[in-house]
Amino acid sequence: MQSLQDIDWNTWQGKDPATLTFIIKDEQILLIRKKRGLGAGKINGPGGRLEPGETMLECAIREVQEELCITPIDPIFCGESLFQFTDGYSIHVHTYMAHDFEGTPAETDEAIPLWFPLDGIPYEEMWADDIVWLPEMLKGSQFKGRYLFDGDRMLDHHLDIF
Ligand SMILES: Nc1[nH]c(=O)nc2c1ncn2[C@H]1C[C@H](O)[C@@H](COP(=O)(O)OP(=O)(O)OP(=O)(O)O)O1
Repeated sequence: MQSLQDIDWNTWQGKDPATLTFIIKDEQILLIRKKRGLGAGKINGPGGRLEPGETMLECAIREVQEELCITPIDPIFCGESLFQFTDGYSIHVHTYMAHDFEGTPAETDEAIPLWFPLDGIPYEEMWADDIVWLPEMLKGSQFKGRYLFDGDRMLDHHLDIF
């Protein structure tokens, strides 16, 4: 498996459905330093895997509550990212954006909250795909991306924007 063409995307299903949620307020974006799980040590949005019986939106809200002790208000769906790893793992991430929240962001066992200016997003400390799609999301585009990873090295990618 070396490129996206080695994968049958018509039948592809991610092993884990998951969410990512970005809160954007006053020209700043709320990110986390992830303390454990997939991507530990990296900076990312808060998020995680879908639990049985919940909708994607419920997952998006719950993960922000669990990781940062705040509740995002009216998250809207922005796009999806399909990640295939060469070891066979795969994850289908549904991304949301909110412009407000209730509570005060706090560090938890899972994450440290970090605010960045929108023109100072630390892509070098994030997953390699983020610089592909996050700028499109910030411009207001909906997106669907496909990515092939070997560990945390991105081997191939393709992004459609709408
Ligand atoms: N290439 C990638 N780019 C990206 O931006 N986010 C990614 C990514 N690969 C995975 N993620 C994110 C999506 C999702 O929010 C998170 C999934 O991993 P997690 O370990 O955080 O899941 P959980 O919070 O359910 O963890 P556990 O409780 O340990 O199962 O990682």
